[in-house]
Amino acid sequence: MHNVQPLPVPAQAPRRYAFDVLELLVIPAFVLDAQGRVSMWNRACEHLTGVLAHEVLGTRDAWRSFYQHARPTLADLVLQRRTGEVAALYDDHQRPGGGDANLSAQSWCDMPRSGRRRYLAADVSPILDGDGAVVAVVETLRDMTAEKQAQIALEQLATKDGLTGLANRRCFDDTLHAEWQRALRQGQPLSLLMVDVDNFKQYNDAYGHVGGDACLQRIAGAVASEMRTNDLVARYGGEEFAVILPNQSLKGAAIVAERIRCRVERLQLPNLGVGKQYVTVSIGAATALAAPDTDPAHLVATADAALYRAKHMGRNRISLTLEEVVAAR
Ligand SMILES: Nc1nc2c(ncn2[C@@H]2O[C@H](COP(=O)(O)OP(=O)(O)OP(=O)(O)O)[C@@H](O)[C@H]2O)c(=O)[nH]1
Repeated sequence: MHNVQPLPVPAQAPRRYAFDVLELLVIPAFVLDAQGRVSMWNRACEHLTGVLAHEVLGTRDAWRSFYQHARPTLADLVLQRRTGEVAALYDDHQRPGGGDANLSAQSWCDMPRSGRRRYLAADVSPILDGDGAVVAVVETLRDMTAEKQAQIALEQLATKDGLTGLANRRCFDDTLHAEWQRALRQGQPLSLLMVDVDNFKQYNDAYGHVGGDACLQRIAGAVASEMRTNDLVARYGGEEFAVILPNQSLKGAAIVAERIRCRVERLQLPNLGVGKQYVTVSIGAATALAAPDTDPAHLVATADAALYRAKHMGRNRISLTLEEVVAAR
């Protein structure tokens, strides 16, 4: 009997075999070698990005297929041990398995070649040699656009008012609470406007509920058009709107309130229910300096009281709290 010697296997063979498998994968994937050069770019990745393998192989330009401006891919971050930057570059990230080796992250990508905007989930795993040194990293990609869009639509449903498209009451409550905390941290004033449509019952009686709804939509648009980026306008309920004005003094709040009042008046929506009048709004304004162990309910009550005064004084006017409110403990 003679000894049967196994055929010598070239050192590169297992990796070559793994690359062949990745090539055939229906999941988009690419591999960077230890120097950060693209050493595999599969068909599915070509299909996703519109960039062909021969255009990127051997280059350090994988990022160009996914982004308009220079930045590392997730594979680059892992290879260059810059994973601390992942939070700044991606919307979300996780470490599957909890260890340091694998990294997953998700973000919107405006892919230059295909011109498509896709929400991509990237998963990166390093390939180690026998000594534990990284010889390559594999990045696989999942197109999560449909799931992300569904999530955004759900979130919008949860925070938007169906009729006007403004923030809903729940969103208002959450935002007011968050702004209250911020005002407390920064020692800045927080202003609130309560905006109520005048004689709206008569409007509904004259134009019907559908006509009333259309009127509310026009008013919502008018109020929203007066807002700055950090302001929030919400439908507080029925024919009442609430406006949160962060870092705004009572004087500034009064200016915004008067602008809103004029803007609605200028819509010149006739209210046949009230003689020859146009639709108008009354506005109550209040400003608070947040204090520890307080909540913003006092600010809402103060703005509401000011609104009541504006109605009482004849409507189509603004009313301010007489002095800035320091919330009681
Ligand atoms: N069309 C429509 N009407 C609504 C909606 N929500 C509340 N309303 C109506 O708004 C009217 C509010 O009436 P009131 O609270 O008496 O107030 P008002 O007539 O505006 O009187 P003042 O506020 O005192 O000027 C009621 O007739 C409600 O039915 C809505 O979503 N759509």
